[in-house]
Amino acid sequence: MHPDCKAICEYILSSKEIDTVKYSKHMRSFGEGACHLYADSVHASNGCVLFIAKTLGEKFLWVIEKEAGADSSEFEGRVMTVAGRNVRKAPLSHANAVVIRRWFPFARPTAFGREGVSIGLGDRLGIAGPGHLRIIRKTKARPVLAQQSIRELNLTNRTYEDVLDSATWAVFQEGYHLGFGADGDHLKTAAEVKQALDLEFSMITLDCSEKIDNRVATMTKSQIAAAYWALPKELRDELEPLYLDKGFQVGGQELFFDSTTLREIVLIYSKAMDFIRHIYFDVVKPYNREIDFEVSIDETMTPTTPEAHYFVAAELQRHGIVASSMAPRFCGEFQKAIDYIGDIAQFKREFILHSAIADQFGYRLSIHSGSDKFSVYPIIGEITGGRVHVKTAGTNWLEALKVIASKKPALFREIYAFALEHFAEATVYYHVTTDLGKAPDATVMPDTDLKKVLQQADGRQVLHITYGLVLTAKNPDGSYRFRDTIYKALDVEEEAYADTLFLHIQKHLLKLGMEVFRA
Ligand SMILES: O=C(O)[C@@H](O)[C@@H](O)[C@H](O)C(=O)CO
Repeated sequence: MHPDCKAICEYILSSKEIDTVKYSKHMRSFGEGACHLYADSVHASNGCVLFIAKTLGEKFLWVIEKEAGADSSEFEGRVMTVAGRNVRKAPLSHANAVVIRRWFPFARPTAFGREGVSIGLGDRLGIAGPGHLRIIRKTKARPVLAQQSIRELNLTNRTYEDVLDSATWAVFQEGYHLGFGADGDHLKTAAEVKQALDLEFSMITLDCSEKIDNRVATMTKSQIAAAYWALPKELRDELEPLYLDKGFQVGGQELFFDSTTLREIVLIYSKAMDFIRHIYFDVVKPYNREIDFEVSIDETMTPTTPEAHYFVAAELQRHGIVASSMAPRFCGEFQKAIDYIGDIAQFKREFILHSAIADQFGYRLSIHSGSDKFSVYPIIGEITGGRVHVKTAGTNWLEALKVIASKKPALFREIYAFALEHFAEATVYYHVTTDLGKAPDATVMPDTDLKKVLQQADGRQVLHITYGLVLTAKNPDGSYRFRDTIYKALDVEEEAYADTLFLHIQKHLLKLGMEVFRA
């Protein structure tokens, strides 16, 4: 064992009240500085003391069998002896994360329900957790740390096991005991939903986009009428007495369903409603535990009208489906990595109505592609009164690149050149209106200006949506072209990365109107 690690173990063994051991810094170095203890990671369970330390550049979980009869053999890893005690040096592996979740309930995902502010912090690299938690714990927001869509998993070659394990290690390292969520984001099939729930994910975001029939937008009135009459008679007979020529009061306004409105909505959403019912009753309910069920109708070609939102909400309620949140598509554009595009006054007018519908039916609105939408955050915070879920993802990838731009400029230049070259391939997955002609030319910039690429909308989007191509690019010999170097650089700069995330997510929360506590 490295003498510095021995020094940490001896120090931990000599501390009487480990729960009160507090340091001003997140990492504390020992001996010659080859070993660093994550100060908030010290925990006790089953007669053992556990903590995370970085030894010669690599993080391990250390498990000291402190009390008589203590047994750490559930963990995989090599056993050594310090001061007559068994000490296990355990890798941060999936098997060990499973044991941590068994020993420590706070390391398991938890559902957040229909109240309060929660924030999705989709972490494409799996190393943003500590920075996210350091700001989250200073607010009343609850973090959905493990949040990835199947699209993101496929683009980064990651698994849900890995996504959840990263969150587990982050809460353990940071000593965050207030609960985190795990969101199987944008799931489109029963098999995907089961995959996430089998791993004890606490939230399902059911993406109904493939069941929403947008053809109506391009049909004539008579085509719409013909398509409507072709629907099963039982369906029409069921819905018409409920909605046809009826008005519903929401937020001081009336939503009226004349025949045109009802026909269009039924044609657009009836398959989606069947799909939601199937997934909820046949897949989600049988797990018989608290699960946040989010209905996502946002990835469509046209904004969700208030009438359509009301119809979906009323149908969910009629069928006994309890959604914790719903993501309509709002007017304007929520493109990745940049601020809101659109008429802010119109957004506010319509958002008031969407929010009133959500309030009336008891769920929270969910704001997708919520990263960096600073101009509408104050409206979202004010109108929802702090009952909202906001999803961010990928903005932490850009913060990672910001760190790389300042610490490893040559690497940043290579990544940016690659991203520009492969940008078109990435637009298959994401809708953006990037103008490559406006993206900054890094070749003429001094190193000290490279961060400006990340301050310009087109440059941000180029780097944002190409994350999968960058992270999976290979050299001719089969090794990763950037992936390992990116992880290495961010590992060395982990405190700088945590600091930049702290500030960036703090900005999001402040714009939402949240209080950030000082202590
Ligand atoms: O990129 C993805 O696939 C996801 O992160 C998003 O679509 C996600 O639902 C989101 O909106 C996060 O901002």
